[in-house]
Amino acid sequence: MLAFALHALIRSSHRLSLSTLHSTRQSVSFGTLTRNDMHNVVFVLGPPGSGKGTICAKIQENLNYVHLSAGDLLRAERQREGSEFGALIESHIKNGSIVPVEITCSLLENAMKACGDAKGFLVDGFPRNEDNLQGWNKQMDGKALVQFVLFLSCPVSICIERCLNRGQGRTDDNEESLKKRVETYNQQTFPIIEHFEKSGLVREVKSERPVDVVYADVEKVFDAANKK
Ligand SMILES: Nc1ncnc2c1ncn2[C@@H]1O[C@H](COP(=O)(O)OP(=O)(O)O)[C@@H](O)[C@H]1O
Ligand SMILES: Nc1ccn([C@H]2C[C@H](O)[C@@H](COP(=O)(O)OP(=O)(O)O)O2)c(=O)n1
Ligand SMILES: [Mg+2]
Repeated sequence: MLAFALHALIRSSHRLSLSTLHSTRQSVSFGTLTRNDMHNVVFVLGPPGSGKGTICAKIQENLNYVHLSAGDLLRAERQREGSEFGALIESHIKNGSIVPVEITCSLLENAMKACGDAKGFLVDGFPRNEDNLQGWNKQMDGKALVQFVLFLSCPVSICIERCLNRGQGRTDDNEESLKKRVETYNQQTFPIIEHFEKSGLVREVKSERPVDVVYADVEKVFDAANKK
């Protein structure tokens, strides 16, 4: 029954990728500081299972960006001895809903501070909704420069199969949680991608192809962005 419901949702979730984007890059800076004083950030967005973590690991290995997965940071906080947010985080993760930005953004900022002056940060799986976006703008104003948004677009049917076969023992890689996570992506995250598209900041790469093919296109995106 659940599988049927999930596939019914897939058929309805047509809004998964943007048309090819022809846009000039506009850097969105927060505050008046120069680039050198601010963390250089690339947001990495896409449906669950689109390959964000996999591609970010390859970018980190080859292009000297530091990979910060919001999901990984939240899972670590969930496990942290004495964390007051463990149960809250677990309920959101299982429910496929989004943790309040005050928690997630602080984890991200602390991680960036701990890395010192990295060339740039891949902020994977963030901002996932309007609360994330507003909270980032408020907390990171003057501290971060968003270079661009890497959007990995992928048919949800492929994404779901990948998550079900991911084998990482996650509490949210099951049909019930995935149904909710896909709903969250369609209703809350895709509008954030469209928001950044309006500023010409989105770089879409289709990620249903083999990893190396996807990464080759991603590398071209970073080369172009770092030439400007
Ligand atoms: N291009 C690809 N082709 C086939 N499998 C992939 C590809 N990219 C990622 N995967 C696999 O799909 C699963 C989800 O990838 P992951 O990087 O965790 O996605 P996300 O972080 O977007 O949820 C992992 O098991 C990963 O090995
Ligand atoms: N900005 C974020 C990122 C993740 N979360 C929570 C809710 C998400 O479904 C889970 C898992 O996120 P994660 O990015 O690890 O998931 P995928 O890699 O896309 O499969 O964490 C969040 O609440 N806020
Ligand atoms: Mg991931």
